[in-house]
Amino acid sequence: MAPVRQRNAKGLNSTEIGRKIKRGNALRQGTAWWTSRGLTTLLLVILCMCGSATWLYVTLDSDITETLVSQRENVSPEPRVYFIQCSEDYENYKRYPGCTPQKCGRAVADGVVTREEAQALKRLAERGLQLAGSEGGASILDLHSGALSMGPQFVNIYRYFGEQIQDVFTQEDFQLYRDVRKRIQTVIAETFGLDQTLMYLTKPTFFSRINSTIAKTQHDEYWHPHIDKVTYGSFDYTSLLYLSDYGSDFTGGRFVFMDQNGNKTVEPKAGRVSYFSSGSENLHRVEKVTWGTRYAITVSFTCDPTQAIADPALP
Ligand SMILES: O=C(O)CCC(=O)C(=O)O
Ligand SMILES: [Fe+2]
Repeated sequence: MAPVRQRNAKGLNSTEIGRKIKRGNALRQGTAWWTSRGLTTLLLVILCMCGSATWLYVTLDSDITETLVSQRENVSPEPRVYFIQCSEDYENYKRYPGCTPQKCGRAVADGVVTREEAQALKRLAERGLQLAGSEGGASILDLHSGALSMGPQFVNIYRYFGEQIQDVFTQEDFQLYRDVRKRIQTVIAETFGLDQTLMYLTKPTFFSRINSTIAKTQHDEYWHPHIDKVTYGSFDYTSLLYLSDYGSDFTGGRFVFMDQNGNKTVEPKAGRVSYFSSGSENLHRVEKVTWGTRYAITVSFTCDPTQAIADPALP
C-alpha cells in the first residue's frame, strides 16, 4: 500500500513546503545581494563624482594660478614691481597730489627687512598674542589701538593688562616697529613715485597669527576676497610684512591677487614685504592655512592727513 502523505490546511505536503521555503530563501538572498551591490555601486558613483569635481577644481585653480614670487626666491636688492592700471576708486576720495595713487600695482621686496628683524618682530607677536587670542584660528594684535583677540571678541591690552604690559613689550620692540615702518614707507614711495612725507600710517595696523583651527566667529574668517580701500576706507597703500615661512612654518596661507585673467600668488617668507595700491585693482584674499602657524603684520598708509595715526608707543 502506498504511504499516505500528511497534507496541511492548504493541501500541501511536507516536500512541497520544503521547496517553497528554499525558493523563498533564495529570493531573499538574491534581493539582499542586489541591494548591497546597488549600494556599493551608488557609493562608487558618488566617490567618482566627488573625485572628479575635486580634480577639476584643483586643476582649473592651478591652471589659473601663477606664482608671482615663491618662498625660495630672494628678491633683493631691488623690489620686483608689477604695475597695473588704477581703478576708479580713488576718484571717490579727495586727491592728495604727491600721494594719491596715479601709478598702481603691486611689488615684493626681500631686502627691506632682515630675517633677524622679522624673527624679533615674530617673538613680539608671540608674546603679545599668548596673553589671549581667538579660539578660532585667526588672532590679531594691534599695537596702536591695543586691540587683542580674546575668545570671540577683543580686549584693549593697555587697559586690561595695565602696567604689566611693560613686562611683555620693551621700548626696543617699539623702536624696531618704527624703524621697519619707516623703511617700508620709503620703498613704497620710491616704487610708486610718491613724496614719502605726504604718506601717513593709518589704522588698523596689526600683527596677525593664523592657524588651521576651525573659525568660531566672523573675525576668524580671514580668507574672504576683499579690497582694502573698501574694507578699511582710509588705506591708499597696503603693505604686509611676513614673519614666517610658507612651506616650513605653515602650509596654505599664500596671498592671492585675484585678477580677471587668473590668480597670482605671493608666498610668504620671513622678512618679505609685499605692498600694493589699496583699490579694487588689487582684489585679494589669503588662502586657508592648512597646517602650522602664519605670522604677518599689516602696515597701512593713507594720503589723508586726517586719517593719520602716530606710531605705536608704550603707554
Ligand atoms: O596677511 C596677509 O597676507 C593679507 C592680510 C590682508 O589682506 C589684510 O590685512 O587686509
Ligand atoms: Fe587685505
